[in-house]
Amino acid sequence: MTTLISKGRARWLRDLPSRAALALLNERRLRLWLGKRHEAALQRHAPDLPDLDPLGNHIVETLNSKGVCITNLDDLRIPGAHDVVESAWRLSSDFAPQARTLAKGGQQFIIVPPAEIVRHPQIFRLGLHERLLDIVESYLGLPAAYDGAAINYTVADGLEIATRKWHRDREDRRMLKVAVYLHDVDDEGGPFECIARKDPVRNDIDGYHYEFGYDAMLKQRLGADYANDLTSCTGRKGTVVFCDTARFFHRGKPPTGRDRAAIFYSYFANPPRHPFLCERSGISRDEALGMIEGLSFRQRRAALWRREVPPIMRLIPSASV
Ligand SMILES: O=C(O)CCC(=O)C(=O)O
Ligand SMILES: [Fe+2]
Repeated sequence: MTTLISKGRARWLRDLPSRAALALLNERRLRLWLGKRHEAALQRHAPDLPDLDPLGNHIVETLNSKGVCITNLDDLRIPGAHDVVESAWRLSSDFAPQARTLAKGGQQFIIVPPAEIVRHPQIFRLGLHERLLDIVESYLGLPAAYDGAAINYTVADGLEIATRKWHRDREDRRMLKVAVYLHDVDDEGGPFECIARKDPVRNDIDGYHYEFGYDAMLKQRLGADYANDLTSCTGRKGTVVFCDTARFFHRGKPPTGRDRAAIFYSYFANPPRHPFLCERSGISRDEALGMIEGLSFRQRRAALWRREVPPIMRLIPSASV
């Protein structure tokens, strides 16, 4: 009990600078100015956006209209992607007993140790494939920043905790998570879910404040019939879900039937509005640097996005996950 309280206190203290920074960036004049600067950056970059093929266009259009688009690795035709799924699947299977012990011990958010991804850099590098960067850049309207990969492991205990509660991610105004399923995921297997309704608050006019979404709050904010726009992303192994997790409420449905393992790739604009709420994968900056050798300038720039964060913002330590 005492350990829990002191852990909570340590976390509260650690997150103090990032909470203060978010409050400052939400200050009315500053947030309106930042909003205008962002609009100008979008306009400046518009002529340089990449050309997409028909599937890329379909993904970006669906994201714009619904916030979520489900596709698969075969259609995306990314070389080496199936091998990545196989190695990530093996890692998550080996990790399963430990994940169940952690869940029993009360840990709410469980990922395969990031060191395993560092040992299998092809998992990380897949997220930097030019085809994905094209889609991300077209959707965001700005060069993409890549926040790495995490293999989320969700134990089938049915609990509504952590990312299994409805929420919006805090990194930026818009962002993309790309989930790749490592096995078939059915309705009892914790599918990723998203509500395709625009949240009327949290923007450059009203500011950015974050909280979990409960039924009454979602009804009030999104409309009493919000459940009609709920997409539950069940799918086979190799299913790929693109979702703007910053603009749309989403969650992993609490699994009851079987555990769920999926890779989550994470992207936002370079630089993002809230750099101190990024770096969620547990992979260190040095480790990321070690995994991008030989990649193109654009891919390296996406992975090394922190270099484009204004120096003063770089001083703010990242909030705990
Ligand atoms: O595990 C899930 O399905 C949800 C994960 C999530 O909310 C996120 O990565 O932002
Ligand atoms: Fe999320």
